[in-house]
Amino acid sequence: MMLDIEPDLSKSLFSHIDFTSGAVAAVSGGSDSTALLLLLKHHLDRTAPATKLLAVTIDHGLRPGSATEAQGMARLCATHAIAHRILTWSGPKPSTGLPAAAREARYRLLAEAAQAQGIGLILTGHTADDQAETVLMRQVRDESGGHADTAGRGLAGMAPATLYDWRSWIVRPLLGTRRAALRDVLRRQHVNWADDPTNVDEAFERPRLRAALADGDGVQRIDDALTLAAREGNARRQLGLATADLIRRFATQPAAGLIRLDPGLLNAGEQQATVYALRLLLATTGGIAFLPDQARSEALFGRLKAGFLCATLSRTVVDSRRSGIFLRREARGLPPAAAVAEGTLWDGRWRITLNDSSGALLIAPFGAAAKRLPIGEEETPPSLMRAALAAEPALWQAGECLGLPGSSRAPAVVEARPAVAPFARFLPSFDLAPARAVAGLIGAAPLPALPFSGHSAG
Ligand SMILES: Nc1ncnc2c1ncn2[C@@H]1O[C@H](COP(=O)(O)OP(=O)(O)OP(=O)(O)O)[C@@H](O)[C@H]1O
Repeated sequence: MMLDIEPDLSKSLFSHIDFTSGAVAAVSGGSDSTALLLLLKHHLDRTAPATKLLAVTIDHGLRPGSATEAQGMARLCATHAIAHRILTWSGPKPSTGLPAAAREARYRLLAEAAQAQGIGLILTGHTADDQAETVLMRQVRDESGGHADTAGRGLAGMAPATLYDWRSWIVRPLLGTRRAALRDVLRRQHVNWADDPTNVDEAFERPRLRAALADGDGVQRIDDALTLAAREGNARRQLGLATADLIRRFATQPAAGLIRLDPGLLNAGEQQATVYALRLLLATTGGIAFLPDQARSEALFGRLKAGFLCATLSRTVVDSRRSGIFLRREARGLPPAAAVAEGTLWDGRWRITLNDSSGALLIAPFGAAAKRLPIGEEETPPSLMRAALAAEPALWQAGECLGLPGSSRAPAVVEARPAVAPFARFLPSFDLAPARAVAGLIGAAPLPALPFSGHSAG
């Protein structure tokens, strides 16, 4: 079925995106993602008809009728000759935090579907309305003192692209397009869409805000929120560039699990960038997805400037002494010994891949075994190197320590790559520069290139 869509609209939405490896379109059946899919199909048919396009609907199984809605999407796709899959969330459903768990499952299933087809790109239908709502909700939370640390970060809203699991790009081409315009496109094509009842249930914050924005000065508030998001997005990119520069100039990794900061860092740049660098490196060293609290990080920065110290924040021991400022994972709360399993994010810090499943290998911290390892003649204090190594993962077989994955005695079937903990799951494109700097520092896998033409490798 041919669509009668203004070529300029789909061109402006998609022509900057690199579709070489194909695309998964995440389609819920609502108006936004239905419009996304049809506009995208139109664009690809005209510009690159051989592109692999797969529409995927996740059936969360949370509402009666969700399976029927997914079937409706399947029929629409069949009409337009678009490959479509329905994936069901079958895992256990938590009793609290259900929306977050559903979202986590949704992205996991979408990324698995993409990867199974060799596709590195997932497109979602988030619109300018979603963006404005996100920014306004965060603003309310900031003002009520909930998340002081989102200043300059959270108000940027959703990024145009987010790297999921360090491997699949989630791209949001409709972030600058109003929902009403998309619905007009669908109406002109006589295409129906499903309305999710939770979107109008005013027991929830977002539907309440949506209703409030529908009248009076709503249009102005949305425009203002979008302007704010654009400005904050730029500010965050600039902060990221300055932070990446500091990390490259002042941070090294003298030994496994040990980061050294040259004390020159403390007086090198704007305090905001230095504190952001500290927060990223603390979260990375501690293996924590969330950055440490802004106020506590600023206090740590102040104390570091004032003199030597040993403190713990974000599961990271910060040891400032004459020979430098050293960061290492604290010894408490390390994962217990466990069988090596494919895809584990060990302690939030190491991504484990396994090409064999004999089950005979265990992964556990070096612990006391670190004491027996020879430490070379280095400038770095040996006690610090041993303490850092004790918290690193080692492979064990029949009670014997085989060393770090990748070392000469360890079996080659197991691979471990350091992960940049705060960005291991979601890396918004705003933060590419600092993520790349930290990845380079700790030897994480290189980032895949941004899927936008005219951009080089991330
Ligand atoms: N059940 C689903 N199946 C496939 N894609 C979906 C599904 N639900 C949402 N999406 C995708 O996510 C986009 C945003 O949907 P929605 O606003 O409902 O999700 P959200 O939870 O607010 O977003 P986020 O996933 O960023 O938290 C949709 O346009 C669509 O691309």
